Amino acid sequence: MVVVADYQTAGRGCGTNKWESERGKNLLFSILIHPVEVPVMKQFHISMAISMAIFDALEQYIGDVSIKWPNDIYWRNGKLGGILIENRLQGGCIKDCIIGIGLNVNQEQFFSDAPNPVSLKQIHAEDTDREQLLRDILARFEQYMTQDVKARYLAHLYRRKGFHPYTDKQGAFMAELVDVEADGHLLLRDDNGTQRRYAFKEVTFII
Ligand SMILES: O=C(O)CCCC[C@@H]1SC[C@@H]2NC(=O)N[C@@H]21
Repeated sequence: MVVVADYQTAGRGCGTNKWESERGKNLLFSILIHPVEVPVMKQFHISMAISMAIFDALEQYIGDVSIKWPNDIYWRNGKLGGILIENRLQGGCIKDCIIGIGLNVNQEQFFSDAPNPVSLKQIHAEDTDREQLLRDILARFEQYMTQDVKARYLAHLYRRKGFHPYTDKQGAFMAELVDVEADGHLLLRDDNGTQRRYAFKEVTFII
């Protein structure tokens, strides 16, 4: 099931964040799936599949798109979209999974305190057909759910190559991206050669 909203009065982002979206301008949708075939320990597959579906769909319009671990869609250093995934587990399976997606499509100005929003319209100066984009993402998502998508996902990660600044509870450091594990942990290698492993929210990209 897919639920699409033209406007949200209480759009939610990750954690306690709100999701800003001007009426009738963007893509706001949630997909309900019952991925009982995806083992809980490999649940990040769902995130990789939807991220790659969005990546491919956007790349038809613009270049320089990347996926910022774990759930953001970036254009250069700006946030073009966000993904919020909520799972309900039962008996070692993912019984229900709601994937909420917000993509900045035709909005030209942003007013919230989000640090770095950007829209397709701001990038390529044209309005994009939101229905077409949605259809495209859904078709690709269905395909990616049945494929091993990890190599592609890694190849298109934001900051895939080189050392970049991050911060964790111990402070700021420079690191390079090593891998993303099946359950979603991020592996970084710092400039001392030490490998660091993070769950969601345990590390922040300094941008
Ligand atoms: O913080 C993020 O990056 C995730 C944003 C997710 C926004 C989408 S819009 C559709 C669905 N409904 C919501 O309230 N949030 C998600």
